Amino acid sequence: MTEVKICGINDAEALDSAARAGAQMVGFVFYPPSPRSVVPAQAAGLAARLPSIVTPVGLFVDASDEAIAAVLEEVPLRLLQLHGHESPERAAAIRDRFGLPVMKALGIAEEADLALLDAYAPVVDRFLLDAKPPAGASLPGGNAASFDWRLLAGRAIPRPWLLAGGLTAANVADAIRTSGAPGVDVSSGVERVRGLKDPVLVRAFVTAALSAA
Ligand SMILES: O=C(O)c1ccccc1N[C@@H]1O[C@H](COP(=O)(O)O)[C@@H](O)[C@H]1O
Repeated sequence: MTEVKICGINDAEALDSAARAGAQMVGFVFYPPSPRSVVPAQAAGLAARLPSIVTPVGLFVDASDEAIAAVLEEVPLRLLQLHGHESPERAAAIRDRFGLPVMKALGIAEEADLALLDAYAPVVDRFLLDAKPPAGASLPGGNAASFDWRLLAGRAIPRPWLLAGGLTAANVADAIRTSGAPGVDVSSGVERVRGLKDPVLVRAFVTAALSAA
């Protein structure tokens, strides 16, 4: 079954909608410049609502150990998404220090970008393959930008992975079929107002992704 992650959840209605529709992961953004950003107490309250089959994921961007530790004191995250410029060495250090699986986000625009997969594969548990931020974007992700999914077709990606970037309920089936992705992640594509998930769009996305394969 396709894995589905809804990222940037910051309210209970969207969280409940994601869990009820069958998303296996939800993401909390611990990156203050993002309009989806949450503080640990808020994320803890939301995570407490989740059924245990749904994995709470923490999204960090070049965060210090202290910042990650402060979140983990309050929020029972089960996967750490690294969406900045973390090197393989930094990803390995985070994984060792916190004893949690790590998902490294990589920006993909051309074939050559896939070369990084081999450098990270020994030290991460998952990949998230996203578009590179468009010129002038203020965030490293969550920009509703997509890339050419055909770059991934037929590729052996050396870890379980999620496809991200510009996905919506309308294009996710095509994205899965074209790229061969075993899972998908979405942020902007389930929002009507930037930074605020729409429960109806969340349900539509999860349903479309789960029925695509
Ligand atoms: O969502 C954010 O605000 C965000 C901020 C900083 C880094 C990553 C972020 N989101 C991730 O980006 C992908 C793609 O987003 P979109 O669907 O194209 O809007 C998303 O899946 C999140 O994991």
